Amino acid sequence: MIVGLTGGIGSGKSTVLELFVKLGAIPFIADIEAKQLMVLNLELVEQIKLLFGEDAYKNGKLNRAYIASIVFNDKSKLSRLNKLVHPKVREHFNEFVKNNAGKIIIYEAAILFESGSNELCDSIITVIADKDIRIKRILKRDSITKEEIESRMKNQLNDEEKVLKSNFVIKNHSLEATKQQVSVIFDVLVKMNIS
Ligand SMILES: CC(C)(COP(=O)(O)OP(=O)(O)OC[C@H]1O[C@@H](n2cnc3c(N)ncnc32)[C@H](O)[C@@H]1O)[C@@H](O)C(=O)NCCC(=O)NCCS
Ligand SMILES: Nc1ncnc2c1ncn2[C@@H]1O[C@H](COP(=O)(O)OP(=O)(O)OP(=O)(O)O)[C@@H](O)[C@H]1O
Repeated sequence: MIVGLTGGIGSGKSTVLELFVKLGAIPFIADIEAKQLMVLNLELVEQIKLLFGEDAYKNGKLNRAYIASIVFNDKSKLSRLNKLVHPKVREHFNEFVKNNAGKIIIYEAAILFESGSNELCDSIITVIADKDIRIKRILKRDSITKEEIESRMKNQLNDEEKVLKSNFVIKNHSLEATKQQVSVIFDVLVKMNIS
């Protein structure tokens, strides 16, 4: 069973994912897979260099700050990057699913709907939190400015659109309430997976 887990930047996807994993779900984190493939898949590395130039890599590592400064201010470059990366993540995920048959797999992606990966999912959970709370959390967690956070937000669907397309919604304000919501949803998923 494939469960998509999404939410805007700083909503608490990773926090919620951890709670599901503690209950027995198997995680697939699209963002981590994408970043690994962007370094290890030689065909992809060449395509990224063609798109962004040699500065896309620094000492063999992905130059995230450089790429982010381009793509989050240029929709067409972001779309071209997505078209290179997402099919490769998809291939990797298909293998992952084969190796975890029968289990509850949680596919975490900030841009689940935007990338079309929602089509792979049997059920979808969206994590929401008020915009100012999300901004505060990210400012505390990352060395990134409010403007940079807002430019990422502009490239994502808003919460209302995501909620309409989801089977479950978790409002992640208090951690205690979030834990309870995760526990209730996990019980439902287990029942859905059995039937
Ligand atoms: C541009 C990159 C290098 C910036 O890396 P960086 O570590 O600075 O930021 P990070 O990945 O944590 O993203 C920050 C936030 O931006 C948003 N974001 C990331 N990728 C995208 C995207 N393709 N479209 C819209 N929003 C995005 C997410 O909310 C994310 O939480 C990186 O985001 C990237 O490689 N993106 C393209 C691959 C991709 O689509 N990954 C997302 C899951 S498949
Ligand atoms: N309910 C909560 N109460 C307090 N802090 C929280 C709560 N949920 C998440 N956080 C904190 O807020 C920050 C963002 O949460 P998290 O990393 O889970 O979000 P995310 O949606 O995965 O973010 P991103 O899209 O940037 O990857 C983290 O530092 C996390 O510890």
